[in-house]
Amino acid sequence: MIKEVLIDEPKRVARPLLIVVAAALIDADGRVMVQQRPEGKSMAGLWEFAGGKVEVGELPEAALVRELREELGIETEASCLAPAAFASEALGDKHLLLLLYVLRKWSGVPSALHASALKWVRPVELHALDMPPADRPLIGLLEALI
Ligand SMILES: Nc1nc2c([nH]c(=O)n2[C@@H]2O[C@H](COP(=O)(O)OP(=O)(O)OP(=O)(O)O)[C@@H](O)[C@H]2O)c(=O)[nH]1
Repeated sequence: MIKEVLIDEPKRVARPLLIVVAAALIDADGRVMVQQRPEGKSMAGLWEFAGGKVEVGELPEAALVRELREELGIETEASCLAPAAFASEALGDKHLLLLLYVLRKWSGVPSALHASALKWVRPVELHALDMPPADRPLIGLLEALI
């Protein structure tokens, strides 16, 4: 019975959940923007989607609008963020829930305000990039959407 399965389930999340929101910016040519994690941070040098942690009391989309302003200097609205895919992955002593949105409409020109570099790539080229483990399963999902 479902009730028994729930009660006996020993694999409840034992680690704190880390909820991270990220955006795949898509340009008019269908290219995707990724940014490179800077030296001094965990996973330095890896390519990831712009975004960051959802703060306590913050809505995910509001967190992402804030992160995109802070990291890229662009403005967008929650209504422009299309939910695309998610990843669920252990990350150190936490469990990462990474919510990926697709974004096609923003104002301003993205700049690497926090990252060491930005680049625009074809979705298929993402497979060849060094990305965090949580991002790998998102690549195929993104390819299907763009
Ligand atoms: N923004 C972003 N974060 C990702 C991706 N994939 C992934 O595993 N992460 C992880 O999710 C967390 C994002 O939080 P963050 O950007 O605020 O954290 P950080 O490590 O850069 O900075 P911090 O020093 O403020 O903790 C990081 O642990 C990062 O490694 C991704 O595609 N985009």
